[in-house]
Amino acid sequence: MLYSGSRQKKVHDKIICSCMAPPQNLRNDGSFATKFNDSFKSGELSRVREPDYGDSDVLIECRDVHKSFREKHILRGVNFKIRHGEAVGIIGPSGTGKSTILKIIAGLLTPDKGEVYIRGRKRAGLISDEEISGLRIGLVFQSAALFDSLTVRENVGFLLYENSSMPGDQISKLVTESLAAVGLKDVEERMPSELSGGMKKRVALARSIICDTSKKAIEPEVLLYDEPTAGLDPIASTVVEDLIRSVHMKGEDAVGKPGNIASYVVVTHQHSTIGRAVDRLIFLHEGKIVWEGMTHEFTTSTNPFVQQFAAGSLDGPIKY
Ligand SMILES: Nc1ncnc2c1ncn2[C@@H]1O[C@H](COP(=O)(O)OP(=O)(O)OP(=O)(O)O)[C@@H](O)[C@H]1O
Repeated sequence: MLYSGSRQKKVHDKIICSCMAPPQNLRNDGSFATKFNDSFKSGELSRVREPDYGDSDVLIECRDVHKSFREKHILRGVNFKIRHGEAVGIIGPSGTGKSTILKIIAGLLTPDKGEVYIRGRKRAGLISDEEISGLRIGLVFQSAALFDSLTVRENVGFLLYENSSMPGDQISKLVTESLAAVGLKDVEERMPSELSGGMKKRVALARSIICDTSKKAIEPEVLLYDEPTAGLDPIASTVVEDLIRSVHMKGEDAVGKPGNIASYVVVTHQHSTIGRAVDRLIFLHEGKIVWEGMTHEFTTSTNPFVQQFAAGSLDGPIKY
């Protein structure tokens, strides 16, 4: 999704700046994984899949989310929770509503029916309609969505230049640090058109992890990645997958600074990204969740949707 001119800036500003509520720590044992039953059938999930402990670590919840575009009913009652510390993948065939659900979570689209809760507070509408404090939500677009007319430095530091009271040289330093965290150096003065696809994705990642260090408390963030490795060669994909992990892992970024990425959600078609970058999977088909499970269950699942998808087979319940 691309925006142009001031609209582009305004929307980007809203996305990255969104949503805040105090962070909750992981459980004492450091785990967050809910046990999932591999034999769910479509429509049964919300009935059988209640965690056996509290929901105090739930950062985002989608409850019975529906969305249509004209006569096309895309999302048909999507229910899931993203907990603090989780690395979640959303997979499924093309056109099934994966990007749409990310945009709804980010507040770029409103559901026609159902609710999105951010730290337990119901989102009333689009991001611009409200201020929720305690959680930032960043969306890293499939296309990287850099501003073509701005340098890499201006792109990465965009929010801080626009919104913070930090002096320019301090922002510049943070930009350089953010770029270093994604393995880029000496690219600050380049224009996006001078970067490869993989570099653009890394710049977009740097832009999503930069934060205003002049604030007393740095809020945690949930990052939403829309196909972060699409179009990349296998090695560049591995670099991006590991970066996604590293900015989140143990609350530290790739250069060892305290990180603030509490959880992330990745929409992907790439097997390598499924295997390397996420721990839990949500399978969306025709606007409904038809399977959830841990990543290691993906290849052994007997769910026909998963089996067909994993094998890339033409035979099965998914029709093209
Ligand atoms: N703003 C919009 N207006 C009209 N139709 C839309 C809009 N956004 C998405 N759609 C339609 O909704 C459907 C789901 O789109 P979405 O991008 O969410 O799918 P997806 O699962 O992410 O697909 P892919 O894996 O191919 O990226 C598609 O048929 C798409 O054409």
